[in-house]
Amino acid sequence: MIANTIVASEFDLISRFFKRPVPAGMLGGGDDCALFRVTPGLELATSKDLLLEGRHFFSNVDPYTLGHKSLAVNLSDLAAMGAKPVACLLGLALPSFDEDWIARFADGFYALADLHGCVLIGGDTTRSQTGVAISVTVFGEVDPAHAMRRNAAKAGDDIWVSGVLGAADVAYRLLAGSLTTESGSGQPSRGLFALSETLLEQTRAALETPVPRVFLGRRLSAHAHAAIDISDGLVQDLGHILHASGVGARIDEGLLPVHPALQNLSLEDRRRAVLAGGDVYELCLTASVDQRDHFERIGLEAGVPLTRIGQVVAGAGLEVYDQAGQLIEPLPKGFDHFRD
Ligand SMILES: Nc1ncnc2c1ncn2[C@@H]1O[C@H](COP(=O)(O)OP(=O)(O)OP(=O)(O)O)[C@@H](O)[C@H]1O
Ligand SMILES: Cc1ncc(C[n+]2csc(CCOP(=O)(O)O)c2C)c(N)n1
Ligand SMILES: [Mg+2]
Repeated sequence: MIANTIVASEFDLISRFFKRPVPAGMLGGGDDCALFRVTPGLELATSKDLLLEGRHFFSNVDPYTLGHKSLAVNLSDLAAMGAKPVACLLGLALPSFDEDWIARFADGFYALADLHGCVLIGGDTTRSQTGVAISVTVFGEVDPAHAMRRNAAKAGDDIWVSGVLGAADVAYRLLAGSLTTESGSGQPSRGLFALSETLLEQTRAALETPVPRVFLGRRLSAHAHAAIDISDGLVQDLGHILHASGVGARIDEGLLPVHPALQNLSLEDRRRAVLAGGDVYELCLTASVDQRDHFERIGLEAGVPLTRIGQVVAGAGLEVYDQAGQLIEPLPKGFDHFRD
């Protein structure tokens, strides 16, 4: 919860923190609508994600990282479509007004927006009766021939994942107190606290400042069939591709790129974090086998590991095999707002 500091008005707040100049040719905040042009021949890609205090972030989160993450999770949706960010809208509901908090939030938001040329062109600001609520809408441009739709996976495709998996879930569970390293490497109990602290240090950035794979998504869009960003966990999000495409898949647990900090966790904790952990914002893509060289080259150019984790198959459903070749059953479930 943020501290109460008196400022002049809602309009003062907006003009002080959210009215940085916009490029020529765009109309930013200050009128009834913002205006911007879309490149002829390209399609507008748009997406919205909400972030709520207590549900998406802890009340004491660093506001700079919250500003970053509010935009990052939305840019990640553009990345998963292969779209180039153009502009965004920011909806903010704040229970009270803390100038330092808002200034840091705005700095985190604008830093990532500037990095991706995603211009903040407007939004809405209200007082909240409960916690902080943030709603970001992004607009991007994409060549319709290359937009990576969820329904485009084909039997025989490779399944690829960017980056490494599992860290955000571990950080969240450590902060929430639902993961202790007692289930980990069997260190003497005196060392347990220090072990958790180290694990949190190693995994926290993945939770609080995820890197949207915008460049990677744009570069891979000419080579991939389907893509999704992993917000609710690999099994669940890959499941959306499979369902939409009318296909099945098999993946090998041993091929999954696991965040190195997770090596001392129990198999159960690691498996849950990697297969079902949410808040990941890496891309899961499918592409035909003849695209492997392109994926490897683009991964190197982007400086992001791209790992082949399995194959799309005819039929339905996802099968995951462990290192011994045994089917993992039941699979851990991903994040669901009305279940978790
Ligand atoms: N309230 C709503 N009204 C209309 N469409 C919605 C609504 N909520 C979600 N959708 C649509 O349903 C689809 C799935 O939404 P979902 O939020 O699960 O996807 P996502 O944003 O990719 O995932 P995540 O929110 O976990 O990042 C999206 O196309 C989204 O636009
Ligand atoms: C305080 C707190 N509680 C829970 C979580 C975990 N979490 C929240 S939403 C989500 C999936 C993506 O959300 P959405 O589907 O709304 O885009 C996950 C994994 C968190 N990060 N912080
Ligand atoms: Mg969403």
